[in-house]
Amino acid sequence: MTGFDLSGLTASFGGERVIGPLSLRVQQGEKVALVGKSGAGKSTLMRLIHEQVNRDASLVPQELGLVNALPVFHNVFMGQLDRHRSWYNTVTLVRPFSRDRDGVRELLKALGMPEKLWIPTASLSGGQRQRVAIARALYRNAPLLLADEPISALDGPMAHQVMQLLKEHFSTSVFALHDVDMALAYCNRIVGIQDGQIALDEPAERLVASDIMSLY
Ligand SMILES: Nc1ncnc2c1ncn2[C@@H]1O[C@H](COP(=O)(O)OP(=O)(O)OP(=O)(O)O)[C@@H](O)[C@H]1O
Repeated sequence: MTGFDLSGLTASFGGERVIGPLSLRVQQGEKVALVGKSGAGKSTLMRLIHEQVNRDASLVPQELGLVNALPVFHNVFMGQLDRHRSWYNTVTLVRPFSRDRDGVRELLKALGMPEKLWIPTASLSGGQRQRVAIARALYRNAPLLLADEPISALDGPMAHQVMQLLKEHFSTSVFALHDVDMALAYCNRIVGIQDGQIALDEPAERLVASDIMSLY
């Protein structure tokens, strides 16, 4: 499965509805940007989608979900943890296989940090940590990417490099993005979230930044 067709999506916290009910259909090949002001419900919607598609998705959560005590290699390798038998994962913890070392190093090279392969994740900067979570999603290599603010800690050139990499790597993607210009540049469909509902759903080519700013 590379796209999805979900309906009846709802989420509440403390009895207060924060999402839906809403439906979202994403077809193979679409690159969707979820946009909207802080607290609109983008991350919650992303979590609901992930719950439904789970193993078919490469996920970059906003809070990254890295294990600080482990080196970068092992955090990236976790993208494929459920694809191997437990003996393989146990051996990898102590002495990684060369093909996995090479695969992870290549991804880190594409993300501009190959020298960090064996560095403890705790000692990285915010932008480097974000790139480790991106490398983990790339290493998982699932047919669908779900990425919640994947470039929020990156400088301009690196943000473009990462968006280009993700665009080339995953044919179908859903991003939550605060940067409206990046959404228009790298996505072909813009879905605006307002108070937990879809308030805008248009092809990116039909929109300019000011159309989206009305959501804010
Ligand atoms: N664990 C939680 N407990 C209680 N309320 C929550 C929780 N997670 C989210 N919310 C609430 O749900 C609403 C939507 O939050 P969500 O994080 O999905 O928004 P968002 O659009 O992703 O925001 P941001 O752009 O700041 O990441 C907000 O009102 C938020 O306070």
